[in-house]
Amino acid sequence: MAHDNWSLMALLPLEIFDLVSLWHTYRIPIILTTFTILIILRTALHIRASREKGIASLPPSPKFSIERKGFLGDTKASEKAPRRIVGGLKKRNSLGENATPEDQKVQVLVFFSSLTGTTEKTAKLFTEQVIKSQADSAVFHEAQLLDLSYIDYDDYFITPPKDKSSIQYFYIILIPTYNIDTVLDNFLEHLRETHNDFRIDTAPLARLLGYSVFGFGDREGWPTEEEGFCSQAREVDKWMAKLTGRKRAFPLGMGDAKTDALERLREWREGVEDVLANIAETGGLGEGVVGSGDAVESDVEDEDVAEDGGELLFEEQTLARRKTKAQKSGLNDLEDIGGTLNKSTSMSDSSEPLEIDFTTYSKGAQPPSPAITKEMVPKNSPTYDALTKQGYSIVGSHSGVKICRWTKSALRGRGSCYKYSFYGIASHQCMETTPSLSCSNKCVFCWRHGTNPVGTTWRWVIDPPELIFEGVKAGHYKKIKMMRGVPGVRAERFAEAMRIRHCALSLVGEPIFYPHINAFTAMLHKERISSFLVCNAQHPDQLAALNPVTQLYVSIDASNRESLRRIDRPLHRDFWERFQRCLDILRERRFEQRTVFRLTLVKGFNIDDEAEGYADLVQRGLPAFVEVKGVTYCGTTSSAGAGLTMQNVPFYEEVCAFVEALNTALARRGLDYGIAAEHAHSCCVLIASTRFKREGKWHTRIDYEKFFELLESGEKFTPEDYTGPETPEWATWGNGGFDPRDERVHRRGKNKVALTESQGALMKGKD
Ligand SMILES: Cc1cc2nc3c(=O)[nH]c(=O)nc-3n(C[C@H](O)[C@H](O)[C@H](O)COP(=O)(O)O)c2cc1C
Ligand code: SF4
Repeated sequence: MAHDNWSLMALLPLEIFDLVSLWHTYRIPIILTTFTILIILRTALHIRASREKGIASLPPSPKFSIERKGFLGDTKASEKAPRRIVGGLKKRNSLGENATPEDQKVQVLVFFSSLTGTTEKTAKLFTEQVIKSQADSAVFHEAQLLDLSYIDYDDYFITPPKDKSSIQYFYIILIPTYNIDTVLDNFLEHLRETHNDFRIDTAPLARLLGYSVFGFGDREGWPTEEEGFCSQAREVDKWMAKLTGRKRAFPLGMGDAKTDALERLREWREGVEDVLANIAETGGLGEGVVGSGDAVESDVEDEDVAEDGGELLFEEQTLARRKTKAQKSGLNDLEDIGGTLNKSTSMSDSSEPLEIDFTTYSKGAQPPSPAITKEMVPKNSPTYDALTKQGYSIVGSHSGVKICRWTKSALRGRGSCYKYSFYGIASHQCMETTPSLSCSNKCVFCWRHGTNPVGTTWRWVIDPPELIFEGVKAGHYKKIKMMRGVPGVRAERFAEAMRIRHCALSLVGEPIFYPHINAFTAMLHKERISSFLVCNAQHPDQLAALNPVTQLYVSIDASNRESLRRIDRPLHRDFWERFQRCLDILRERRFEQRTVFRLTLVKGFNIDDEAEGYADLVQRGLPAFVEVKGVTYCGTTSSAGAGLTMQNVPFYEEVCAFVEALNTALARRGLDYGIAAEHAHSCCVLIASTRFKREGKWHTRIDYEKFFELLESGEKFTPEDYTGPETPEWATWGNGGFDPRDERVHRRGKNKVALTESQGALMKGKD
């Protein structure tokens, strides 16, 4: 065979022979080089072709070609990849991870449905107004109006439109409700199916910037939500929350087409426009809405939130249940920290100012000097961390603000706290704050100790009242804004909540511990914010020096010395004397302002056989009102350490029985009191002096405007002068006290009457 090859080569011309031998020598490098050149050529041609294709699809406008620069890569990727519908709950900047608002544009789409034309007409006007308001912004494309009867739902409600651009969409949905078969049923069915379709992500619309829904209904035919008012708008809102991964940018609005729809729509539009302006400015929805900011809102007492068909509200529940590291590691009381600091400083620096026991400075004396430099709650302290994790906003170095569960409940149309039933305070317009996070008791039922500072003396930096006032308002409004995306928040209540009308100085701590408390309450009153101040009956001098507030409370946690020591665990050795002096002061001042005894009942501690003792205290202090409330249980290690369990939480029936016994004991002493009102929902009953009974009817409510007028007049006045209208029938004793206009929500699996907030969520609550 080898011989045959050689004879064949001998027949070939010389050049060919050279070539063949060259090939044999260099064939491997030649093959490799050719192959590499071919690959480079092919890649270059491919890139060129796809670039030409991309440019051909752009509109001619040079402006547009700049705006759409970023999406070319996306197009390629999406063309190559198999079609996949994605969503998810990833947090990202709403205008894209790396994009600035200038790179991308926002398209507002206004969807509507209308059978008899009302919604259509209104939607047209609405869209024009939105267009007008965005005319000067470079961020927005002109808003478009789309009729749900004519669009293909698949184009908009499986994923946001795919027009190969970098446009970000914001959906506005305006719809009526019909309890007969209409196109709206198809729409709702589509939303439901999309969410439940196992082939599609449960939140395929998560790429939307946000959405908001407004419903038109008819209160004449469907007076309440339970009876179907705007039921389909509520359904759409709920499904959109699921499909977008909770991107409700503004609360659901609702209006009665025959009466207030236009007014409600105007308010709602203003809110939505604010959100859109925020998007233009920051590229995001702001805090509180998933997809943008965080709603860091923790609240151990807030347990009623995981409702709405399983739609979670905040991460707060998780946060709340997570015990803070500080708590776990047995955080020191500030008293102890202060003690340690003082010991060390007294050894090292004799120029350190001495502690001032402000609680004993005499009337008219100057408050302690602000030269003391320690902060009560420094930013880097475990106390600060613990309090902020519990949902407090710390203002300055010793004040706090927090929104309570009732404020959240009222925003969602689910009822205000008992102060609405008794005194007419709307919880969504109430700010709960304290200018002193420090307290001089360690009450067994205080749900905050272990995290809040305690002390008998003020030895910290004193923040000016202006700083506290502005800070707590800002903190409160910020927390309210964070509720914007929460299911069920009512647009009109949200709008109302942006005006604080009441201040409960009753959070953790002792408000009159703050040396400038009078200046602080004066600021509240100047802005026509009424004030309820709760103190712990341990600071008689401060109580005597306190200027009138709208309603002045003292906590009466026990009826005798031993019981008070066991429950309040006061730091003052002369606690009982201080307590009694406070009652005397309240008696003296009972014709200057409304005075209240707050009794918190703890089973096994201060109920049994104590009605007579409490009656004696009432006889001594002669308060205008006695509020009796069952303790609420927080389940913290500290309350457990104090020997408290759920067994210490009285049933509402037990609270009622106690109130009746106390009422009888008061009558036996010839005192003119009676059981006026109740709020079974928060396990609270009100005994009132007959000074507040007129023509046989209780008048426990307050005329707030009159209170401010009287205060501004500079004249002397009495509580009777600002007594408000009659207590509503539903709030009076025997009628439960739940506002019939609100929706009553019971927690799953809980008994309606016996299990009140006191047992479900729970806390002591100065409130
Ligand atoms: C047959 C019928 C059923 C209705 N059902 C409800 C209802 O269940 N709940 C509600 O709040 N309004 C209901 N309405 C009131 C309409 O939602 C309201 O009039 C709305 O403004 C109509 O809008 P449109 O003119 O755009 O169709 C109903 C009206 C009609 C005529
Ligand atoms: S009074 Fe207290 S419980 Fe009621 S809304 Fe205000 S802070 Fe909340």
